[in-house]
Amino acid sequence: MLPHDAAVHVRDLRKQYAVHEKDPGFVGSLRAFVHRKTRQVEAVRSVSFDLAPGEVVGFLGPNGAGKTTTLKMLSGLLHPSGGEARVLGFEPRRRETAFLKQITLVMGQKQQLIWDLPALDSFLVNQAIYEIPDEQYRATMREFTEVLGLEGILKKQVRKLSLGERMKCELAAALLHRPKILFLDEPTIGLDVNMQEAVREFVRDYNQRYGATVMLTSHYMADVTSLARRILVIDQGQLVFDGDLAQLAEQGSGGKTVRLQFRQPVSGAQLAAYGTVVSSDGLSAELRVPRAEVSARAARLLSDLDVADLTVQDPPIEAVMAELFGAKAEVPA
Ligand SMILES: Nc1ncnc2c1ncn2[C@@H]1O[C@H](COP(=O)(O)OP(=O)(O)OP(=O)(O)O)[C@@H](O)[C@H]1O
Repeated sequence: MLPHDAAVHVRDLRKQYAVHEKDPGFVGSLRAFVHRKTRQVEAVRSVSFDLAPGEVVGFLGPNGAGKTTTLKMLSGLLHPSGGEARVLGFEPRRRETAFLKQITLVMGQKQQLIWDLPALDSFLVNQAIYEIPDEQYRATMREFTEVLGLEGILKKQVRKLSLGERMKCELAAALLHRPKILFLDEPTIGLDVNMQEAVREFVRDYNQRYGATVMLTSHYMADVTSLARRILVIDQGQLVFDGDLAQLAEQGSGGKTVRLQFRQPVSGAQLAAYGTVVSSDGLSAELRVPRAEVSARAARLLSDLDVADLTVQDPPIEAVMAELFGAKAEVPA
């Protein structure tokens, strides 16, 4: 992809934070006052990728990997320490009006709605800020109200909304100007399963309707697997994977999962000859089998045992991430 064809073009992007360090206590404060100790944190080191217009990309990595820092640089909230970032041809750090009108950054942990007023008032503020024509505003509101089920909550004080209701309003407010690029940082954090699905459905619908490019971080793998085909993985500030979900699953050494149903009960001990037994209850079982051995072992299982059903699956993406990053991944089930 040529740089000017890309919706997002990133080359050798870097960000260092200067962190002031101080020993604990009063003496530590005094010492820091006289002699300031500064350490450089390399939050993003030489990251490069391109996103095509309309692409939905999952951006994964363990805590502190550099995801939020990257998204903030792409939205123009942080100045890079080096390298190049172009979003729709704009340099984000300049925060030109034409750029800001075409992007949005949604951070699940932060809110932009005015706490003491109904969400509708915040929407009107955004209409004014983004100079959205009345007709477009009304059409977008009609559409978002329907897709997100906003009926009945728009006139309530934001402080009185549930977390899920508020998040729906946050999304509507952030997308009211119909941005072409969506940077979504943990948009479903803390939401219950139904509400997570509602948010996913909204993002999917918006992407299809407007051909928007979406870059999404989430600790809920279901967000990523249901929305994105391409995955970028960042670890300690460096991009360690860029490819599709299936390829990411290949990175794990855990092999494939073979699920079996039997017509006659089969013991776990019998199954151990065919792979690592993950679970077994007589009539059904789950085995972990090395990738290269899958066809041969499946053939043996089918010929040796009375198998009613056999399926082969990649391990869940949570398992791959946990294997790649260990405890750092902190991926909830
Ligand atoms: N304002 C800051 N000043 C100093 N260091 C920072 C600052 N913001 C982030 N960092 C550090 O930069 C690194 C990357 O942080 P970042 O927030 O980008 O990670 P992340 O991948 O979004 O993590 P998480 O999944 O936990 O939100 C971390 O080591 C973090 O401690």
